Parts: sequence; C-alpha cells; structure tokens
Amino acid sequence: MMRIGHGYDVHRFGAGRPLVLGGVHVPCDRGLVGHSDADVVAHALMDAILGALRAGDIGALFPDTDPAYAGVDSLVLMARVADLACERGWKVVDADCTIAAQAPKLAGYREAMRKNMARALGVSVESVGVKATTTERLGFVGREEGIAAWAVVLLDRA
Ligand SMILES: Nc1ccn([C@@H]2O[C@H](COP(=O)(O)O)[C@@H](O)[C@H]2O)c(=O)n1
Ligand SMILES: C[C@@]1(CO)OP(=O)(O)OP(=O)(O)OC[C@H]1O
Repeated sequence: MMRIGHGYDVHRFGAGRPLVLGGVHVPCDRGLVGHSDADVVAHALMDAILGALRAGDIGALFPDTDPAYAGVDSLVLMARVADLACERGWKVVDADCTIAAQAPKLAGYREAMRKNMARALGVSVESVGVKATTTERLGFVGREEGIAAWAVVLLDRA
C-alpha cells in the first residue's frame, strides 16, 4: 500500500532576515519571517510527509512557542520527520515541490535545494523535485509580500 501527502506553507518577507529555501541561503535583501529559519518549502514538504503519515502537522510536532525551535534549521526538523516515517514503517519514494516567489530568481538554486532536502530525508536526489514560479505579479506573492510553497509526497512501506 502507498500513501500520498500534500503540504502548503506561506511566510512573509521581513527585513534583516536570511532567505533560506530548501536549506539554501539565497542572496536577497530580505528574508522570510518565522520562529524557525522560515524555510517555507521545507515546511511544505514536511507537512506533506506528516499528512501521508496521518501524524498531524509541523506546528503540532514543533510548536512555534517552543524556544528550542527559535531559528532552527528546518532541515534538522525534516530529518526528524523522516525518522518518524521510518519508525512508523514508511519511506519516502518521491516528492515534488513548487515555490511561488515573484523574486528573487530561484532557478540557479533549485538543484542545491533538491540535494539538501534529499539528504535530510535520506533519499536519492532523483526522488525530490523543486520548481519555482512567479504569480505574474498577482496576489500577495506578486506584490512580493511573501513566498508560498506546495509539496506532494508518495510514501511506500519501508
Ligand atoms: N522566483 C522564480 C520564479 C520563476 N523562476 C523561473 O522562471 C520561469 C518562468 O516563471 P513564470 O512565473 O513566469 O512562469 C519558471 O518556470 C522558473 O524557471 C525562477 O527561477 N524563480
Ligand atoms: C517549524 C516551525 C517551528 O516554529 O516554524 P515557523 O517558523 O514557526 O513556521 P510556520 O510554518 O509558521 O509553523 C511551523 C513551526 O512549527
């Protein structure tokens, strides 16, 4: 039997923050605001896995009121989610992510994001897809107020 999961997350831009996407520090004059490193694509992918596991969501697992997660590297949390999947007898076989960002241009960082998230999950880089799109200047993404990300994942029995 296989399981499918879907995740979605949004973080707003703020000054004086690093922009971290898929574990990559993307050069930018502002970053995303969050209790953690606000890695919006890593959060979407973790939620997709937790959805497939029927194990709640990242907010339940890693509360934003817990000082332990202040500024945390989201890939560390992703490795914990992968461990949880393993403990429950599941493995990630495939994942795909879409990042909606009007700016900055992300094409040059996609491969590094794939590698980073694949490493955190303990899977081949071929098992993780990352794509970027603008929203043609429409909506909160188009106004450059924040970045949104979606992810889907397929789990199989380990
Ligand atoms: N932040 C982004 C957004 C888009 N890209 C790349 O540009 C292509 C065209 O985007 P449209 O939104 O105009 O369809 C997209 O397919 C990506 O390759 C990007 O690198 N960074
Ligand atoms: C991972 C966490 C930890 O505080 O990150 P945040 O930066 O608070 O991001 P959000 O997507 O709002 O909620 C998930 C949190 O659990």
